[in-house]
Order: sequence, then structure tokens, then C-alpha cells
Amino acid sequence: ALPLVSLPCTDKAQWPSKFPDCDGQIQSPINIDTNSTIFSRELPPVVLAGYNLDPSEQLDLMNNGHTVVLRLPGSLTIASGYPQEYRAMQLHLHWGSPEGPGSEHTVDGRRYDGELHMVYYNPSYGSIKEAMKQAGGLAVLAAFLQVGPEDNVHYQPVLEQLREVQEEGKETTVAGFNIRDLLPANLVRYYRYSGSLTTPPCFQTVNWTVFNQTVLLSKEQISLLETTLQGDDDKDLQNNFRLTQSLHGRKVLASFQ
Ligand SMILES: NS(=O)(=O)c1c(F)c(F)c(SCCc2ccc(C(=O)O)cc2)c(F)c1NC1CCCCCCC1
Ligand SMILES: [Zn+2]
Repeated sequence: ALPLVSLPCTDKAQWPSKFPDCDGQIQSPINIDTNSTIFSRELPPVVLAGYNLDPSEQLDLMNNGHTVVLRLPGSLTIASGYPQEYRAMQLHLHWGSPEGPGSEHTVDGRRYDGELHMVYYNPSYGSIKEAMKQAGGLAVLAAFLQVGPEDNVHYQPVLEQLREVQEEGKETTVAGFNIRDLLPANLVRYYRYSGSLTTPPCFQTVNWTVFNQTVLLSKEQISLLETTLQGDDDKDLQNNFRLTQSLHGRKVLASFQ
């Protein structure tokens, strides 16, 4: 994981004082008002390469106190869908609690049960640290998690390890599997907008893709996510989503009509 700074994740009101970008006008997440999105023919299907990881590859899974992070090899790339190539860094999840849903983005005011974020950086900026500060330096592929009728077997490699990283700071490893299977089947229909990291330092350098098709997990799987992890001082790690931010005039594009 990236030991950036010790983050005052709890008190979001304090964020801007220590991390001025958090007060910026290009912040994420946002509510996607489907009546105001603009159809763009320029948005090709997202094409991914290198996602089918061999089981001999061990991936770090960590509870960093704010979410559960699976570190990804840079060999996973977004081969098309963006003007430049992006390399994977990590994926993590956002969720709610047994009392309510926890996606970060909302669609027409609807909050989904959870949200998957796959985070990438633009290698042309040399290092991750440098890319984070450059416009378009980062890309996040986001997919909504929704309760469906049966277990999603593709999420089991991560969910069955949650107990191993119950406490903040705990790490374990997960054998390689096909990371592509964590995303929706349809990578053709998505929303695209310019935004930020949804946590300090809130850098406004993220090219966001939010897929239209959701990922279905069983109620038990969503519940496991909501009730297993602990954050700061052993409190339940729940509702780790930031409230939606103003668009300040930004347009949200859609790859579909
Ligand atoms: N939605 S998001 O992508 O903005 C996001 C969150 F909302 C997140 F909440 C997080 S986790 C909180 C930030 C954090 C805390 C501790 C550590 C550590 O101990 O290593 C690392 C990071 C989190 F890690 C991320 N993504 C990270 C943002 C921080 C660093 C930039 C590159 C990786 C993406
Ligand atoms: Zn996130």
C-alpha cells in the first residue's frame, strides 16, 4: 500500500485544512443525473489486458483502516477507452452497513449497496507519485455492487480473506485469479467525467469511468463486507463513502444513449 500520510479519514470536515484540494471544484464522487448526461460517440468500449492472473501470483490484500485494498501488478492495463494507456495500481471497495447502502457515486439520487474502484496511473508521468499530481494522471474504473439472487463466485477470493485482515493494518495474500471477473460483463456502457480521489489528498487528477451495468453479489456477501472489517480503534469499518460533491458546471458524458 502507499504510505502517503496519516489521514484524518474520520473527520471529513477537517480534510480541506490539511488537504486543500479537498475543497476544490473538481471533486468526486458525484450524483449522475441521467437526464443531464451527454452522449458521446468518442467513448469506445473499455478494453482490458493482462487480467487473468496465474494462481502462482500472490497479491497483497490489506485493511488500511479505510477500506480493503488488493494491490494489482502494473501488467494489468486499460488498453483502450482512454486516449492514453493506464497501468493498474490497486483495487478497493466502498460499502455501507446493515442499516443502509454505501456506494460513493449515486445515479439519479440512488445509492447502490457498494462500489468497486480499480485505480490506475498514467505511466508516461514516470512514477505513481508524479502521475497523481498531473491532470489525467490517474484513472478509476468504478462498478456498483448490488444485492442479487446468488453468490458471485468471482468475489470469493477476496471476501473469504476478509477475516484474515479484520483489524486495521492487517495484511494477507490472495492467489492470482481473473481480475476481469470483478467488473460487469458489459464494459461498453459507461459514464465518464473528470474528478478526484474521494479521500485525502483529493487530487483532482482522476479520469472517472462509472459502468452502467452493476455487479451482483449475494446478500450474504454484501453483509460479510459490511460486518467483518474494523477501522481506527477497532470500530466497525462501515459507510466508508464520501458524500457526493457539486459538479460546479462539469459535464458527465455517456458512451450510450
Ligand atoms: N476512492 S479512492 O480511490 O480515492 C480511495 C479511497 F477513497 C480510500 F478511502 C482509500 S484508503 C484511504 C487512503 C489511504 C489510507 C491509508 C493508506 C496506507 O496506509 O497505505 C493508503 C491510502 C484509497 F486508498 C483510495 N485510493 C487510493 C487513494 C490514495 C493514494 C492514491 C493512489 C491509490 C488510490
Ligand atoms: Zn475508492
